[in-house]
Amino acid sequence: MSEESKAVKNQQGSLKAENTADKPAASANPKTEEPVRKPATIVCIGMAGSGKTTFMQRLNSHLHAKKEPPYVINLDPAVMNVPFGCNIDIRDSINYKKVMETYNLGPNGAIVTSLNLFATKIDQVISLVEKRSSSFNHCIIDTPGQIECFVWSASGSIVTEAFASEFPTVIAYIIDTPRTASPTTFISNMLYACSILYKTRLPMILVFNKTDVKSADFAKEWMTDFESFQDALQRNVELSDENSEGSGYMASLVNSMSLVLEEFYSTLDAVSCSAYTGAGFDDFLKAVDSKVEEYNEIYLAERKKTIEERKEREKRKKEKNLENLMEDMGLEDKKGKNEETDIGRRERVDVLSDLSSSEDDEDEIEAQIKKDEANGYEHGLIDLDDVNQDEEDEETKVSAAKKAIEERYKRAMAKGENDSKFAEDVAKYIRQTQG
Ligand SMILES: Nc1nc2c(ncn2[C@@H]2O[C@H](COP(=O)(O)OP(=O)(O)OP(=O)(O)O)[C@@H](O)[C@H]2O)c(=O)[nH]1
Repeated sequence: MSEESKAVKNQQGSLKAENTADKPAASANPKTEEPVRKPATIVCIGMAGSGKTTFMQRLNSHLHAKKEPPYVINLDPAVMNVPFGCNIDIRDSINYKKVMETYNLGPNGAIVTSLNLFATKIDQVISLVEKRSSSFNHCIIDTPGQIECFVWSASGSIVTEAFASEFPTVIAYIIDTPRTASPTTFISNMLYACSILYKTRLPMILVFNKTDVKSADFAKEWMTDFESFQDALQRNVELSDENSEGSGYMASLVNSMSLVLEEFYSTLDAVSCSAYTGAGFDDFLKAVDSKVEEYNEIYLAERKKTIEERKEREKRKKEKNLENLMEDMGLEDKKGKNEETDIGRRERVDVLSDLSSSEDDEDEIEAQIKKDEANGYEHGLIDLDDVNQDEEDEETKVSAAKKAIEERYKRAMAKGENDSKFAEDVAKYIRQTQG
């Protein structure tokens, strides 16, 4: 870990100590049975250059000024300079340049791989945050500028899922307001935000940043008044020539999209702020509080349901695996096996009766037997009664063996469930989502 980062840690440690002294602890008081207050996690996501890092820096200093220092995490492995003190920095654990060299990757591949490597340790990250959770109200997380590296990678989902299952988690989608002023870029941005909302299934706040350059009033109006958006689109069409973005096909697409997105806007909070001037940050914190409530009321219940369903699915899958294992080991139901053998036997009998129908063939077989015996091979007749007796004995042995294996398998699953489940889930998830 760099000296700078150590110094920041010490500084933040003392700040936290101060903070803890004059603030009530967040954990539940067993006597009063107050609910446990958990710090809100804010994950900052946004297109490259939208101002995530500057926003994080401003939010950090804003919260420090309010004497509520946050817990800060940087998940951008490729960033050269982080202009704020971090409690956890992915760069302390993973050297992005080394990942590029070692795995012969390009910049984006290396970001995804670094995040994947980091995601394997997410349980440690969560336990570190949990340990300190009584001393802060907000945990803020910066993500890589290449939005898809985080949002659409397995590790991005693992990280957000891990936080969301422990803390009320909110997505802050940072938008570069001046670059969203045209109806088409506005709709593209909204569609991206929509896809993130459906991917993460977490409450989202739209943060119109850089309002010192351009006010976000136009965007808020477009989100609430469909006609004003249509007017803007119409103006855009009139100003544009045939081949531009405002031409026929694009205009009608954008129009339909805006209708589709109406429902989506209603689920969002939109705030305007400037990471430069610090304007709008109190509004942002209010929006976070309201989203935390929403998380507790709606998302938490849904998450619990999803977790229960997933557990049930896993249980069924395990039972199925157990059955498959038994089959693979030749310990499947005797009934099924007999049916299969019967089918096999019938077919063989048919073939034999075909053979025996011809006298020439019988002669040929006899000649073959004699020849084989002369060469030292022994032909024996199979007594079917013996076979049946053998099968019955085998059946008893098989059912005893099956029971023993089933027991052992269940015991092993129950034992291994707790210690290896997380690593197993992470590995499985990465394998599944990355094909
Ligand atoms: N005028 C103005 N500029 C801003 C504001 N916030 C950020 N910027 C500028 O926008 C540019 C990008 O800011 P960053 O914070 O690096 O953006 P980012 O989203 O973290 O960038 P990546 O992580 O590289 O994708 C920088 O030049 C910032 O100075 C703001 O509120 N107002």
